Amino acid sequence: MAPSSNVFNLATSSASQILSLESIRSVLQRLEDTIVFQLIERAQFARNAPMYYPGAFPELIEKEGWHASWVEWFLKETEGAHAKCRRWDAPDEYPFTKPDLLPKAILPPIKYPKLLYDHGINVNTDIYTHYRDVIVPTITSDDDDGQYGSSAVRDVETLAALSRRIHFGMFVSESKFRSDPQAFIEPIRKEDREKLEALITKPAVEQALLVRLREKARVYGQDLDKAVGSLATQGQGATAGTAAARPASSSGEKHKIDADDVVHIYQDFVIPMTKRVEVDYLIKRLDHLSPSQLAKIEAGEGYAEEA
Ligand SMILES: O=C(O)C(=O)C[C@]1(C(=O)O)C=C[C@@H](O)C=C1
Repeated sequence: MAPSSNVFNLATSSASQILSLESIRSVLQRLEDTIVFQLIERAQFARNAPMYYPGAFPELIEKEGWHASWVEWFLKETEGAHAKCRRWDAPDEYPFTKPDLLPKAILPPIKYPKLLYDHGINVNTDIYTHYRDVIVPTITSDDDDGQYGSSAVRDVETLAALSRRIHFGMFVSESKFRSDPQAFIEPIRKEDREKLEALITKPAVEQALLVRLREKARVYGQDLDKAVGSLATQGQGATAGTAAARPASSSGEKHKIDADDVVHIYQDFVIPMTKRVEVDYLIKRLDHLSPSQLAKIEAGEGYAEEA
């Protein structure tokens, strides 16, 4: 049977469908799967620290004139191909590469419904730094296995999934603003970020997410060869840092990734960054209302789209 149609289609759904908190949260939930799988993919390789040092690959300087790191070069190459397919025109996609280094789209632009104001928010520099300095060292062995191509492919995919997830915070805050705009007016006028953060924080949603995430990391990270005894790993010569060499958990099961690590990545970084993006977006929200929209909100009549 064909899967049911995806309500969250940015090009074909209406703004109200897209901005329903329920459909946004279902996308965030699906992105949990993507992120867990990508982290597992990256964790099978060693840290490969030189990939992140500017100038560590003389070939890149000689052949490509590229002085930044291997991973940043690979991001530029990948994101360049995706730019030609107009990926970065979509309101939920943000490149890590500076726009002036990316080519133009080949196809004419898609007309997206007006969902967000022109915000200019892009926190990918912070995502990249945290990924390189905290996430990669957490999920990999402190080794170098020379797998610079395979590791960079996983880095680019994991970074893109993290970025999409975190920038989705803007859809969340637009949705929350539209459903109760009056509550946001005063803290926005006072630029009270703490109050705004308190308004958008939903502890029960976060708790449920972390429980679900732990279970996903545990289940997706299972080594199912265990079911057929040790036959599958016999004679394969697992090296330090590979999934097969990851220490067994207290239950004796081997895992491709530690579920606690995945939970920490969300708890300490993904959720706080999403909230930062939500607040960054809200803080300028009133500047993008017309006088009549503002007057209606102040009169308790709610948010209305301009014709
Ligand atoms: O679902 C929401 O309401 C969100 O704002 C997203 C999110 C998250 O990052 O998952 C962030 C803040 C809330 O406390 C709950 C969850």
